[in-house]
Amino acid sequence: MNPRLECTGLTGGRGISTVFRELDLSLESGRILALVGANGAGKTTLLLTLAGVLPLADGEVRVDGEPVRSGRPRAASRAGVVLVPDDRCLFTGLTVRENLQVAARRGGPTPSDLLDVFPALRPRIGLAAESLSGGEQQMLAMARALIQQPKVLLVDELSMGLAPQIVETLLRTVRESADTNGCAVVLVEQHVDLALEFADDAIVLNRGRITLQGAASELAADRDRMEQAYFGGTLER
Ligand SMILES: Nc1ncnc2c1ncn2[C@@H]1O[C@H](COP(=O)(O)OP(=O)(O)OP(=O)(O)O)[C@@H](O)[C@H]1O
Repeated sequence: MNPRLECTGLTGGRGISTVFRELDLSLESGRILALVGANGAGKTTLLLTLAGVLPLADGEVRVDGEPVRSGRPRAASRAGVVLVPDDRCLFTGLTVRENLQVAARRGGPTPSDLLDVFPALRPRIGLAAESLSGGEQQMLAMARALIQQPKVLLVDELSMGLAPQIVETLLRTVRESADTNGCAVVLVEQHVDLALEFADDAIVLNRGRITLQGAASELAADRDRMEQAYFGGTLER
Protein backbone atom coordinates (compact mmCIF):
# COMPACT_ATOMS: atom_id res chain seq x y z
CA MET A 1 0.00 0.00 0.00
CA ASN A 2 1.12 3.56 -0.70
CA PRO A 3 2.15 5.76 2.22
CA ARG A 4 -0.41 8.44 3.01
CA LEU A 5 2.22 11.14 2.43
CA GLU A 6 5.31 10.55 0.35
CA CYS A 7 7.79 13.27 -0.52
CA THR A 8 10.80 12.64 -2.69
CA GLY A 9 13.68 14.96 -3.46
CA LEU A 10 11.91 18.09 -2.23
CA THR A 11 13.80 21.29 -2.87
CA GLY A 12 12.15 24.62 -2.28
CA GLY A 13 12.31 28.00 -0.61
CA ARG A 14 11.25 31.59 -0.75
CA GLY A 15 11.62 33.35 -4.06
CA ILE A 16 15.12 32.77 -5.33
CA SER A 17 16.50 31.59 -1.98
CA THR A 18 16.55 27.83 -1.45
CA VAL A 19 15.51 26.91 2.09
CA PHE A 20 15.41 23.08 1.98
CA ARG A 21 17.11 20.62 -0.33
CA GLU A 22 16.48 17.07 -1.48
CA LEU A 23 14.21 16.08 1.38
CA ASP A 24 12.59 12.65 1.45
CA LEU A 25 9.69 11.98 3.80
CA SER A 26 7.31 9.08 4.08
CA LEU A 27 4.42 8.91 6.49
CA GLU A 28 1.84 6.16 6.88
CA SER A 29 -1.80 6.76 7.68
CA GLY A 30 -2.35 7.44 11.39
CA ARG A 31 1.27 8.43 12.10
CA ILE A 32 2.42 11.72 13.60
CA LEU A 33 5.77 13.10 12.50
CA ALA A 34 7.38 15.74 14.71
CA LEU A 35 9.39 18.15 12.58
CA VAL A 36 11.78 20.02 14.83
CA GLY A 37 14.81 22.24 14.40
CA ALA A 38 16.29 25.59 15.32
CA ASN A 39 14.83 28.93 14.22
CA GLY A 40 15.23 29.39 10.50
CA ALA A 41 15.79 25.68 9.81
CA GLY A 42 13.04 25.74 7.20
CA LYS A 43 10.15 24.05 9.00
CA THR A 44 7.44 26.63 8.19
CA THR A 45 8.67 26.97 4.61
CA LEU A 46 8.39 23.20 4.18
CA LEU A 47 4.84 23.12 5.58
CA LEU A 48 3.76 26.01 3.35
CA THR A 49 5.21 24.14 0.39
CA LEU A 50 3.40 20.90 1.28
CA ALA A 51 0.18 22.96 1.55
CA GLY A 52 0.75 24.35 -1.95
CA VAL A 53 1.20 27.93 -0.74
CA LEU A 54 4.81 27.98 -1.97
CA PRO A 55 6.01 26.19 -5.13
CA LEU A 56 8.55 23.40 -5.21
CA ALA A 57 11.78 23.97 -7.13
CA ASP A 58 12.19 20.21 -7.47
CA GLY A 59 10.80 16.94 -6.19
CA GLU A 60 7.39 15.41 -5.81
CA VAL A 61 4.65 15.18 -3.17
CA ARG A 62 2.21 12.27 -3.29
CA VAL A 63 -0.89 11.65 -1.18
CA ASP A 64 -2.08 8.04 -1.23
CA GLY A 65 0.14 7.56 -4.26
CA GLU A 66 -1.36 10.43 -6.26
CA PRO A 67 0.96 13.31 -7.22
CA VAL A 68 -0.07 16.73 -5.90
CA ARG A 69 0.58 19.75 -8.12
CA SER A 70 3.09 22.09 -6.54
CA GLY A 71 2.30 25.72 -5.73
CA ARG A 72 -1.47 25.17 -5.93
CA PRO A 73 -3.23 25.47 -2.55
CA ARG A 74 -6.54 24.30 -4.01
CA ALA A 75 -4.92 21.22 -5.53
CA ALA A 76 -3.34 20.41 -2.16
CA SER A 77 -6.68 20.96 -0.44
CA ARG A 78 -8.47 18.68 -2.93
CA ALA A 79 -5.82 16.03 -2.27
CA GLY A 80 -6.72 16.24 1.43
CA VAL A 81 -3.80 18.34 2.67
CA VAL A 82 -4.90 20.80 5.37
CA LEU A 83 -2.66 23.33 7.12
CA VAL A 84 -3.14 24.88 10.55
CA PRO A 85 -0.84 27.89 10.09
CA ASP A 86 1.11 29.45 12.95
CA ASP A 87 -0.93 32.67 12.70
CA ARG A 88 -4.17 30.61 12.57
CA CYS A 89 -5.61 32.68 9.67
CA LEU A 90 -9.14 32.67 11.06
CA PHE A 91 -11.85 34.85 9.57
CA THR A 92 -11.70 37.12 12.57
CA GLY A 93 -14.90 39.06 11.77
CA LEU A 94 -16.94 35.87 11.31
CA THR A 95 -18.43 33.91 14.17
CA VAL A 96 -17.16 30.55 15.38
CA ARG A 97 -20.09 28.85 13.62
CA GLU A 98 -19.39 30.70 10.36
CA ASN A 99 -15.68 29.87 10.49
CA LEU A 100 -16.64 26.20 10.71
CA GLN A 101 -19.43 26.43 8.13
CA VAL A 102 -17.16 27.86 5.44
CA ALA A 103 -14.73 24.97 5.88
CA ALA A 104 -17.31 22.17 6.19
CA ARG A 105 -17.59 19.72 3.29
CA ARG A 106 -20.69 18.07 1.95
CA GLY A 107 -21.30 14.75 3.68
CA GLY A 108 -18.57 15.44 6.24
CA PRO A 109 -18.71 16.40 9.90
CA THR A 110 -20.90 19.37 10.88
CA PRO A 111 -19.93 22.36 13.07
CA SER A 112 -21.90 20.69 15.85
CA ASP A 113 -19.74 17.53 15.54
CA LEU A 114 -16.65 19.66 16.03
CA LEU A 115 -18.17 21.29 19.10
CA ASP A 116 -18.34 17.80 20.61
CA VAL A 117 -14.58 17.58 20.05
CA PHE A 118 -13.98 21.09 21.46
CA PRO A 119 -16.80 21.63 24.01
CA ALA A 120 -15.15 24.85 25.22
CA LEU A 121 -16.20 26.44 21.92
CA ARG A 122 -19.90 25.62 22.36
CA PRO A 123 -20.77 28.70 24.47
CA ARG A 124 -18.76 30.82 22.01
CA ILE A 125 -20.51 29.61 18.85
CA GLY A 126 -22.16 32.96 18.05
CA LEU A 127 -19.15 35.16 18.88
CA ALA A 128 -16.73 36.66 16.38
CA ALA A 129 -13.45 34.74 16.22
CA GLU A 130 -11.55 37.92 17.10
CA SER A 131 -13.24 38.02 20.51
CA LEU A 132 -11.98 34.56 21.52
CA SER A 133 -8.99 33.94 23.77
CA GLY A 134 -5.77 32.70 22.15
CA GLY A 135 -6.48 29.14 23.28
CA GLU A 136 -10.03 29.25 21.95
CA GLN A 137 -8.79 30.65 18.64
CA GLN A 138 -6.32 27.79 18.34
CA MET A 139 -9.12 25.30 19.10
CA LEU A 140 -11.18 26.94 16.35
CA ALA A 141 -8.27 26.77 13.92
CA MET A 142 -7.87 23.07 14.73
CA ALA A 143 -11.64 22.46 14.49
CA ARG A 144 -11.71 24.20 11.12
CA ALA A 145 -8.94 21.88 9.92
CA LEU A 146 -10.55 18.70 11.28
CA ILE A 147 -13.98 19.51 9.80
CA GLN A 148 -12.28 19.08 6.39
CA GLN A 149 -11.40 15.46 7.29
CA PRO A 150 -7.76 15.86 6.29
CA LYS A 151 -5.75 12.99 4.90
CA VAL A 152 -2.62 14.95 5.73
CA LEU A 153 -2.74 17.47 8.58
CA LEU A 154 0.06 20.04 8.80
CA VAL A 155 0.28 21.83 12.15
CA ASP A 156 2.63 24.80 12.61
CA GLU A 157 3.58 25.93 16.13
CA LEU A 158 0.38 24.99 17.85
CA SER A 159 1.73 25.97 21.26
CA MET A 160 2.69 29.56 20.48
CA GLY A 161 1.60 31.79 23.36
CA LEU A 162 -0.70 29.18 24.91
CA ALA A 163 -0.95 27.69 28.40
CA PRO A 164 0.56 24.17 28.61
CA GLN A 165 -2.79 22.63 29.57
CA ILE A 166 -4.47 23.92 26.39
CA VAL A 167 -1.55 22.75 24.27
CA GLU A 168 -1.86 19.25 25.77
CA THR A 169 -5.60 19.21 25.05
CA LEU A 170 -4.99 20.22 21.45
CA LEU A 171 -2.21 17.68 20.95
CA ARG A 172 -4.41 14.95 22.43
CA THR A 173 -7.04 15.85 19.83
CA VAL A 174 -4.44 15.63 17.08
CA ARG A 175 -3.41 12.19 18.38
CA GLU A 176 -7.03 10.99 18.47
CA SER A 177 -7.63 12.29 14.98
CA ALA A 178 -4.62 10.40 13.67
CA ASP A 179 -5.69 7.24 15.52
CA THR A 180 -9.37 7.28 14.57
CA ASN A 181 -9.45 9.03 11.18
CA GLY A 182 -6.11 7.81 9.90
CA CYS A 183 -4.76 11.20 8.90
CA ALA A 184 -1.00 11.56 8.70
CA VAL A 185 0.20 14.52 10.74
CA VAL A 186 3.30 16.68 10.35
CA LEU A 187 3.73 18.60 13.58
CA VAL A 188 6.11 21.56 13.74
CA GLU A 189 6.74 22.49 17.33
CA GLN A 190 9.30 24.48 19.33
CA HIS A 191 8.43 22.51 22.47
CA VAL A 192 10.43 19.52 21.41
CA ASP A 193 9.70 17.32 24.44
CA LEU A 194 5.98 17.79 23.97
CA ALA A 195 6.16 17.12 20.25
CA LEU A 196 8.16 13.93 20.78
CA GLU A 197 5.73 12.76 23.46
CA PHE A 198 2.77 12.85 21.04
CA ALA A 199 4.57 11.87 17.84
CA ASP A 200 5.50 8.45 16.45
CA ASP A 201 8.39 9.58 14.29
CA ALA A 202 10.64 12.61 14.33
CA ILE A 203 12.89 14.54 12.02
CA VAL A 204 15.42 17.18 12.92
CA LEU A 205 15.88 19.80 10.23
CA ASN A 206 19.05 21.88 10.19
CA ARG A 207 19.44 24.54 7.52
CA GLY A 208 16.99 22.75 5.29
CA ARG A 209 18.49 19.29 5.57
CA ILE A 210 17.51 16.28 7.64
CA THR A 211 20.25 15.75 10.20
CA LEU A 212 18.52 13.12 12.33
CA GLN A 213 15.45 10.96 11.99
CA GLY A 214 13.94 8.04 13.84
CA ALA A 215 11.32 6.95 16.33
CA ALA A 216 10.20 9.89 18.47
CA SER A 217 10.77 7.88 21.67
CA GLU A 218 14.35 7.06 20.66
CA LEU A 219 15.19 10.66 19.82
CA ALA A 220 13.60 11.84 23.08
CA ALA A 221 15.91 9.50 24.99
CA ASP A 222 19.07 10.76 23.29
CA ARG A 223 19.54 14.44 24.10
CA ASP A 224 23.15 14.56 22.94
CA ARG A 225 22.31 13.33 19.46
CA MET A 226 19.38 15.71 19.29
CA GLU A 227 21.54 18.68 20.20
CA GLN A 228 24.20 17.65 17.73
CA ALA A 229 21.58 17.34 15.00
CA TYR A 230 20.05 20.71 15.92
CA PHE A 231 23.24 22.69 15.84
CA GLY A 232 26.06 20.44 14.63
CA GLY A 233 24.60 19.25 11.37
CA THR A 234 25.92 15.69 11.18
CA LEU A 235 23.96 13.92 8.50
CA GLU A 236 22.43 10.66 9.66
CA ARG A 237 20.05 8.73 7.52
N1 LIG B 1 8.43 35.66 4.21
C1 LIG B 1 9.71 35.35 3.98
N2 LIG B 1 10.39 35.87 2.95
C2 LIG B 1 11.66 35.54 2.69
N3 LIG B 1 12.38 34.67 3.43
C3 LIG B 1 11.77 34.12 4.48
C4 LIG B 1 10.41 34.43 4.81
N4 LIG B 1 10.07 33.71 5.92
C5 LIG B 1 11.16 33.00 6.26
N5 LIG B 1 12.18 33.23 5.41
C6 LIG B 1 13.51 32.64 5.45
O1 LIG B 1 13.39 31.25 5.19
C7 LIG B 1 14.29 30.51 6.00
C8 LIG B 1 13.53 29.45 6.75
O2 LIG B 1 12.58 30.05 7.59
P1 LIG B 1 11.38 29.25 8.23
O3 LIG B 1 10.43 30.25 8.82
O4 LIG B 1 10.87 28.27 7.25
O5 LIG B 1 12.13 28.45 9.38
P2 LIG B 1 11.55 27.75 10.67
O6 LIG B 1 12.33 26.51 10.85
O7 LIG B 1 10.07 27.61 10.55
O8 LIG B 1 11.92 28.80 11.79
P3 LIG B 1 11.08 29.33 13.03
O9 LIG B 1 11.09 28.23 14.02
O10 LIG B 1 11.86 30.53 13.47
O11 LIG B 1 9.71 29.69 12.53
C9 LIG B 1 14.98 31.51 6.91
O12 LIG B 1 16.24 31.79 6.35
C10 LIG B 1 14.10 32.72 6.84
O13 LIG B 1 14.85 33.90 7.00
